[in-house]
Amino acid sequence: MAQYIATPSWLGRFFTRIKRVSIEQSMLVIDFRDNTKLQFRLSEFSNFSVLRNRLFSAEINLSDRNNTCISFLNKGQADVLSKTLNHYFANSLEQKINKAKTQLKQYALDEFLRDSSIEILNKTVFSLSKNYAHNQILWQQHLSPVSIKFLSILSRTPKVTDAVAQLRHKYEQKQLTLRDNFYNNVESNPLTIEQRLAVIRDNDKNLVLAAAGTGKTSVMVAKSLDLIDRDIATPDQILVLAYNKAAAEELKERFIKRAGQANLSMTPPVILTFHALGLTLLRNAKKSTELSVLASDALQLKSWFTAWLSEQMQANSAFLKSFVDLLYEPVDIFSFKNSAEDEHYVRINEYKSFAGYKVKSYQELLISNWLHLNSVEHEYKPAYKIKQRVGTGDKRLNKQYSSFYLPKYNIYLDHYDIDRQSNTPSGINKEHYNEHIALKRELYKKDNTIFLETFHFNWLDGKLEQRLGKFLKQHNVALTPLGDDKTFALLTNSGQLQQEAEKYLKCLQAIRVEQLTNTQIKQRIKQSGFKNHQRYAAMLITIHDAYTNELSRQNAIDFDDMIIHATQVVKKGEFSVPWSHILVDEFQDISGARMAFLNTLINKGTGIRFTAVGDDWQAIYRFSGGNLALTTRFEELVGSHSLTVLQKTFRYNNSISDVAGRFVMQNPEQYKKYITTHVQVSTPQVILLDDQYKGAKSLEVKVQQIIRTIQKNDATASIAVLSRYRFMLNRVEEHLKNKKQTNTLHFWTLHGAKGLEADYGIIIGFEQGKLGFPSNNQNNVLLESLLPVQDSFTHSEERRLLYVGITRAKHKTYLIADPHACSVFIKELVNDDYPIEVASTLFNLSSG
Ligand SMILES: Nc1ncnc2c1ncn2[C@@H]1O[C@H](COP(=O)(O)OP(=O)(O)OP(=O)(O)O)[C@@H](O)[C@H]1O
Repeated sequence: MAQYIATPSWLGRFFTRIKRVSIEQSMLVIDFRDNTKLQFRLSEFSNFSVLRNRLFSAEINLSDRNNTCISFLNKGQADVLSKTLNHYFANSLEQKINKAKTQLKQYALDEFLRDSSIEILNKTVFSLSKNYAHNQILWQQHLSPVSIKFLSILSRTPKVTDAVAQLRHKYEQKQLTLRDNFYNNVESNPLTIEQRLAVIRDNDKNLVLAAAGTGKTSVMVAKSLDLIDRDIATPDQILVLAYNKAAAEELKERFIKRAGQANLSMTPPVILTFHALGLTLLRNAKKSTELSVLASDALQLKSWFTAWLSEQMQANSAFLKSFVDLLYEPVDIFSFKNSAEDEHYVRINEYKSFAGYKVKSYQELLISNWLHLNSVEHEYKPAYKIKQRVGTGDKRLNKQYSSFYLPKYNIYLDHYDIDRQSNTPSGINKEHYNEHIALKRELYKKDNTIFLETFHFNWLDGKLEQRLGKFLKQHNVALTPLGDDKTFALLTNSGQLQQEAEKYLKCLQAIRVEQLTNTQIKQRIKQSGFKNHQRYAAMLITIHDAYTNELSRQNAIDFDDMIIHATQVVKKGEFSVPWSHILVDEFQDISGARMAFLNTLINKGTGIRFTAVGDDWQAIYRFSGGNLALTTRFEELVGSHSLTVLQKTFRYNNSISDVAGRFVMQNPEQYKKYITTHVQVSTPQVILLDDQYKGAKSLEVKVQQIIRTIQKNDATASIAVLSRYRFMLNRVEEHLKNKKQTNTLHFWTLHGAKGLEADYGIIIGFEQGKLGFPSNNQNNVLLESLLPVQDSFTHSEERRLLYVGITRAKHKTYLIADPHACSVFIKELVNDDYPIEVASTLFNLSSG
């Protein structure tokens, strides 16, 4: 039934088609004289209507989308109609404001405002305040003072991002006050403000970025206890993921202890490693959880793989050929940008050919091996036996070496690093090199010596071996292929089979841990720029298939499967995710597969809040899939989040912090952090010593001396000896075996020291070279292409490793290095005036 009818004024009869305007139920209806009508739902109005009185009539301006204006209405009727409309609108607005208040309380005052709630508040709260800001006077006329107060407070912060920040800040301040007592007592020491904020912030995604010793573990424990104590989550709704078993145990122990001390009787949350979580899910879904011996025993894996390789090589000629062809990664010396790269290449590559020669380049290796595989006896770099030298007096001719010499045939082979235009790579002087070529040619010709020249571009064209074959056949050199059996025996006896097996196993591990598909394997290897990348990819795919077939045959899984299969279980909905909160420790070392697992859990769960705790300065596990980019590019790769940085460290003093922090921040890719320390000292506590004793190198004695010095001042202090490689620690440990000791001694590799601490640290092993620190034992390009992408800063991961090492000690860190051959890290510390104590004049002498 129509109510509140307004009709046109007498004037309106001439100027409007409207017959009448009325409110019917929750609609405003305009009837026209031609029997058509317009209808508006009252709830659609976003503002009050405005009545305007004209001379003989009135008009009502509506706030629909088109700002419809109804003119020429009877004044009295229009007044009643407009008031009624506004009464309706005021009522609905008051309802909306009440809903906004409830939602604001629910999503921003009673809990930390989450990114996913902003969308909800945008519709109900922030849009209202925006609307109010545009129509303040009108709204103030019609709405209750309480609502107006609410809206005016809201509208003071017009930008949503500012409003969100303010609401979050308000919530944090409130909790800091309310929970002060709890935060004072939940850990053995009161939590710092940063730690409290890391506990309070409960966004959908949270990143807690810390430095060593800033209390990451304290935060994980306190956060879980806080959630439980505030009834935000029950213990079984909180999942805490630790990096390894030991860390999970430590977390559990700390949780129980802390809960006890804070007088909270509660069971711990679910604290697991990623693998244990995977296993739990697989068991739950009744999937196979039998762990293969290939996963639990590295020796078994190696022996299975070597046996498989041997079988393939013996049964399949093509496979054997491929294996041989791929023994060494192709290197194009023309791709080096400078002579340093060239020198580096020469230094790190030791090419030993089948014939037992240590050859200088990859292409020489190819030639020597080809000769050997064709049973051609050859010498490497023989001095050229010059027939006509006597009497020439030309001294330049004294030192001529050829690449190879075939004694049986008196033939010389020379391989030259030049392109078609006689250009040389960046490390070789073009003029000298070409002069040298010309000279040799002249000499050979004078002597009527048979010689063959091969060039870099022959290799580039894939015609090196063809050229050799053609020439040698022309000169009746017998080419007798060695045969598969002998080739296989050669590989086995030379140890190359074992060596390659290790290389391929590392690649297999990289493929498994990153869950690479065949296409990804091909793509990644292609990016390595290898000439024969397809063949490497094919080899690795064959190996990967063989490995997974073997696991299936055993009806067993490996550690990577625990993650991969569990991800599938969650994806398929075979597990219903019970957690409201997931906390992950050591996030800087998380792999792509683990992140995919987490994302699946988050997506399949309801409203899960995820907290990652990590330190980008301590990312040291790239070789087992650790993908630091997930931390440094968290926003882009993981999602929008709340960031809390823990910058106060409790373990060590400002001296250790200054040295370690400056050292790690040399890499511009690392986050900048401004670390403060609980303990302040005024003298350097990082001390550099040489490894000399009575004029000779004697590392073990030096360590012993330091231990004795520490012991004199602090007889019960714990001391950690740290090294890049275990074998050096073993030597020191052996040396100290029967010496009297009051201190607790630890022997940790730098990788193994993650998360550990001691009163004093002694770092050894700052050598140069393959087993040095930084290690020059770089991954081969093949493995490198399969591992997660890393930043381009030189030695970036090794640099972080030293950061981890220096920050293990509470009081002092000693660095022992060979002053005559010290590593670039020590040179940097000395030459760049780091605030360390250089307790040996030998470094000052040799540092230049
Ligand atoms: N608020 C605090 N006040 C005093 N001591 C604290 C505080 N928070 C943590 N600690 C102490 O600092 C030390 C380091 O804490 P924790 O082991 O949690 O650090 P971490 O960040 O995990 O270190 P790392 O990264 O080196 O493994 C511990 O002995 C811990 O008890």
